[in-house]
Amino acid sequence: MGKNGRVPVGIVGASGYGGVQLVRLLMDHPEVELVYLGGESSAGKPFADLYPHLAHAVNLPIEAVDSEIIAQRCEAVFLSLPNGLACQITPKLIEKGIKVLDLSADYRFTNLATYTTWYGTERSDQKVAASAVYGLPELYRDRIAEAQLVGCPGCYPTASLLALSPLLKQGLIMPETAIIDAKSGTSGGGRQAKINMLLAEADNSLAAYGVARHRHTPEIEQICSELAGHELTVQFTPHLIPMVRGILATVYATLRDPGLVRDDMVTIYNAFYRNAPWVKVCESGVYPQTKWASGSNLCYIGIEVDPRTRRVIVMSAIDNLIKGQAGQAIQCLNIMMGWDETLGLPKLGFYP
Ligand SMILES: NC(=O)C1=CN([C@@H]2O[C@H](COP(=O)(O)OP(=O)(O)OC[C@H]3O[C@@H](n4cnc5c(N)ncnc54)[C@H](OP(=O)(O)O)[C@@H]3O)[C@@H](O)[C@H]2O)C=CC1
Ligand SMILES: CC(=O)N[C@@H](CCC(=O)OP(=O)(O)O)C(=O)O
Repeated sequence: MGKNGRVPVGIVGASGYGGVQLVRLLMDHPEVELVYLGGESSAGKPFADLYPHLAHAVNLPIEAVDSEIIAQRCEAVFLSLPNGLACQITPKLIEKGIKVLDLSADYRFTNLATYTTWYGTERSDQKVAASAVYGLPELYRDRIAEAQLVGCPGCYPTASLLALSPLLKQGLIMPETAIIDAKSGTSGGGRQAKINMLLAEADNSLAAYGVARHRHTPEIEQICSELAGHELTVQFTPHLIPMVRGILATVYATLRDPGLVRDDMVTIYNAFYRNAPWVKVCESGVYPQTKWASGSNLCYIGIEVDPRTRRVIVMSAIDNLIKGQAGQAIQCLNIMMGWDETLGLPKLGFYP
């Protein structure tokens, strides 16, 4: 236990977009004390040198990553690192009894061969990876509550799976017809210099990327297959859109029952998410906007049915940095610690 009976936690990768969201949210979390920030190129600097507007609230240095120090100081740690790094320190942290929440893709896959195919890294931590739970609370709350290691979902999978889950779990669609068309703001690419993220490149333009080969495809397929009860392929196309925060995933699939109308679907979604405080199903005929979710941990879902094509169309809007990343990881920590799932998380976005 830390000061005032609070749980001491750390963040590795504190200088990045995920890291700084975690810092911001955890500083206000009533059960947590932030005691450790780790990084690589930023190590040795005060956190406030990187984010001067938070100097009044955060008085911690960024330190070089050392699993011994993390284990001495922390009960739980968030790893917000590029893919392929968390798997290098997580086994040591797990061995020392620390709760680990990994925001990268390293612990999202039940089959590490799939990870290696899509991410190109060979892994030797099969045993630890097998103990990881996929951190989507709306589907796996009970498993997360028992977990020591949580592999938090990618931002696109979060938006896509929250849209698709009721349809697949209740067998309402022909699963192989599912198509996901998703758009993300540029913060989804992290806080690194990349040519396609320059204002001059990304502004006033909209383009698909990773078509038919984005690495979130196998992650979405893994969970969809589990929900459908058999192996499934899903068509997923991401787009980069000239805004900073937010994802809108629009999902199309053919309904099995041509008699289902929009109001039926809204009733079904409301029932499915009745115990999910972070999912808001829009009223019939209302379609969500990314700016509604911006700054909050909410996922807004809107539903339409086209009787001509027999397709259901589900729109899911999140803030990629909150429900798609840092907020969802804190939601998982809350569940792992037995706290209220909503603790320390923003219920209201920035808009208007
Ligand atoms: N951005 C998003 O919308 C989402 C991202 N994710 C995933 O979350 C993870 C973090 O993403 P994001 O915050 O965008 O990334 P950023 O690029 O913004 O930040 C990466 C962080 O990793 C640190 N880092 C890099 N290499 C090392 C190293 N060898 N040792 C220690 N620290 C290191 C950097 O620290 P330093 O500056 O000190 O070098 C930096 O703090 C990624 O795996 C990403 O895929 C998941 C969901 C959504
Ligand atoms: C706009 C943009 O570049 N988005 C990122 C998604 C980031 C993310 O959530 O990916 P992981 O957590 O799986 O790394 C991308 O398409 O790679």
